Amino acid sequence: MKITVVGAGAVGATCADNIARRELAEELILLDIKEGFAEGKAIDMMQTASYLGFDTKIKGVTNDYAATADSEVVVITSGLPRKPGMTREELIGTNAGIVKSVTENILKYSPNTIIIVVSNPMDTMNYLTLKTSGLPKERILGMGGALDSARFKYYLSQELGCSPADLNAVVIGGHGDTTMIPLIKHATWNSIPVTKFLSQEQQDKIVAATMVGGATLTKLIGTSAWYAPGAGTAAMVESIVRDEKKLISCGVALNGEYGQSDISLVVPVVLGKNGWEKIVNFDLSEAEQAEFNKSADAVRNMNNVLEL
Ligand SMILES: NC(=O)C1=CN([C@@H]2O[C@H](COP(=O)(O)OP(=O)(O)OC[C@H]3O[C@@H](n4cnc5c(N)ncnc54)[C@H](O)[C@@H]3O)[C@@H](O)[C@H]2O)C=CC1
Ligand SMILES: O=C([O-])CC(=O)C(=O)O
Repeated sequence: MKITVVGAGAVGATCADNIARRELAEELILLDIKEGFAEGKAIDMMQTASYLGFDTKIKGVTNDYAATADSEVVVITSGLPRKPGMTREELIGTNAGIVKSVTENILKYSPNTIIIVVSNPMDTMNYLTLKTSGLPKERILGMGGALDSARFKYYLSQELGCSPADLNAVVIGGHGDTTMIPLIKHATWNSIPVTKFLSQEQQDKIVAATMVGGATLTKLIGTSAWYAPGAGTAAMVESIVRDEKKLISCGVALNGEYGQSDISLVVPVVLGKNGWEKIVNFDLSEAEQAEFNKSADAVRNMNNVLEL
């Protein structure tokens, strides 16, 4: 198994670290445009192998796409992160060009790969990849729901005083401060609806905190988060390469599902060796479907900015 991570910055390096620790690949290529940067990070990670006991061979390269040839999965994290006070959408001007050129270069050497897009604004960057790569839609996934669902579980666990591992909680919609939809009415604590234990005020607080989870961390850190984004992306990679069939919220092309078409939005999908294998329908309430449609309108407005 060969995996490539493009972008050796905060998220890309953390994702690579998670992939190596779990030995999801024999060969892991880390690629960055900044001279020597990916090489340095790869050597640093390889020097943890004797302590962590992994066998994955990590190699860093500067813009050398030939080294990525025949990758089965490629994660794209290249691009600018936001600064405090910015929205993810404001990154579109720079990141669209980066994601498009990276995708073209990757496909020259791995024409049948599975691509996971992390760069923001993720919903629109994933749509761009869907429109320009020519890959089957099942082989293109956006990472956002995996992270937002983990944040949702974190905030629920804080309020309930429970382990996040005992929670089932899902975020759908867009990966934006105002477009994500934490489905609190569907969330359970070991099969019991969480709403049974939480006042309306607590529920509203958890949903609001989840939606601005990324902005909160950006304000605290000065740039956006990387530990949970790296771990969430690696969980998607793991379900694909081990064919685990995990149900994870991902950005995928909708073709009538959830009432939307010609758009990438976050919905629960089964992840296996062929990419996303099935979209699972949630039977949304009327109010939830209205929120989903509103998120779709906002994401579509961003998509319209792209020069396709
Ligand atoms: N979808 C999600 O849930 C999340 C998305 N993000 C997004 O991921 C992206 C990366 O974030 P960070 O790692 O924190 O940023 P970073 O600045 O630490 O790393 C980005 C890396 O991309 C590299 N790069 C830029 N242009 C490139 C190109 N053409 N080819 C190869 N490499 C290139 C840069 O040299 C840099 O090392 C941002 O757009 C951020 O908004 C971050 C967290 C979560
Ligand atoms: O907040 C950001 O800009 C980065 C991101 O997508 C997240 O951490 O959710």
